[in-house]
Amino acid sequence: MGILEKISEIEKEISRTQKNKATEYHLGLLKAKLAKYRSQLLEPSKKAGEKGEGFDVLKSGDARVALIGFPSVGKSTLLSTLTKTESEAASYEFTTLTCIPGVIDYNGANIQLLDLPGIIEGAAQGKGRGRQVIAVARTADLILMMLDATKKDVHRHLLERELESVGIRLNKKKPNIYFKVKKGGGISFNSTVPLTKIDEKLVQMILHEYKLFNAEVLFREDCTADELIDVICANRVYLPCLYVYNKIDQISIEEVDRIARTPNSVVVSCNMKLNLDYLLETLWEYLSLIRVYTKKPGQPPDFSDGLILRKGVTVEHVCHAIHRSCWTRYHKKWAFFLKDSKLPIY
Ligand SMILES: Nc1nc2c(ncn2[C@@H]2O[C@H](COP(=O)(O)OP(=O)(O)OP(=O)(O)O)[C@@H](O)[C@H]2O)c(=O)[nH]1
Ligand SMILES: [K+]
Ligand SMILES: [Mg+2]
Repeated sequence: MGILEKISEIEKEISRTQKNKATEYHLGLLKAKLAKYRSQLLEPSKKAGEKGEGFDVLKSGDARVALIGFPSVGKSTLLSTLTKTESEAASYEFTTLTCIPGVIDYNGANIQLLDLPGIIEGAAQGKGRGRQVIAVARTADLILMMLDATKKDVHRHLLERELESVGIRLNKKKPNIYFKVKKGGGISFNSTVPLTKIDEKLVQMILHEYKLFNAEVLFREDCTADELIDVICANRVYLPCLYVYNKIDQISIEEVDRIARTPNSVVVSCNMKLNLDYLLETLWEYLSLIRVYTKKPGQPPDFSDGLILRKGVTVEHVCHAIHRSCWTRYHKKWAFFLKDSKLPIY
């Protein structure tokens, strides 16, 4: 039996199995098996042509944003609107076939925006250029999931499932589980909080499924079996995702209002250039970028130039950024502060 068949067998069994206390272990085990086969399926194949030309775009600028969406939702139109790069837009599907980078210049930051081919159901299994697109998505700091506001939300759910199935977790934080494989000593299992969704026996079963017999596991929050599997698999990425509903020029005001109120969503019209300023503002916020200004002792801060950094930066990050970009332009004795908070970072 091929891996795809095995996966579909397990999926069928999971959907057949009623979810209750008695089936908890059985389901946990099935999920672990499923995750294992899925990662086997996605292991880079050695076959030529799999990598795909036109996708090896170098990371540049302060952050990378990937445009993910079904064909013809307006991804290329957005790239051509927000950046100086032109990406062909047309009414037929799969107009874009490669990764096309553009640069958004915002708040003094250079944000790399990547236009990508449309993806459809089955992308993770390699339909269209799905695999290459997903590989690029994994390298992004933010996913812009573009959706056609005139269509129902099925597209959104399909894409979420595609990304989920390849280990991309959207708008979720990494489960707080300490996990370490050991050479011996069996499995040591502990938790700092009461666990309501998993117990020691299920943890053991899942670890055994991965042929792990010596490991240290410490739950620091009330996680599920799926979250434990994510931690074991280690290849998961946790990315912020902003849902961009395009073509609002085609729907009623009431509908625009309803969509705009859903979490993590921005409504726009690329063709009519509606709400694009707000999109940029939100994008900046989701990337957690801040501008840090430099200041010499006894002198006012220099607002003409700044460093672009992530929120939560430490002095080390700042030194690193300076070192990379403009060490020589600064004195060794400098002071930093954030314009917004007026707080010194050190
Ligand atoms: N009504 C309307 N049409 C739009 C808007 N933005 C883009 N379009 C149209 O949607 C069609 C598809 O646009 P593209 O930018 O090629 O879409 P894409 O997502 O890049 O498509 P693929 O590269 O094929 O995946 C074009 O005919 C655009 O003119 C919009 O805001 N409103
Ligand atoms: K198109
Ligand atoms: Mg396109």
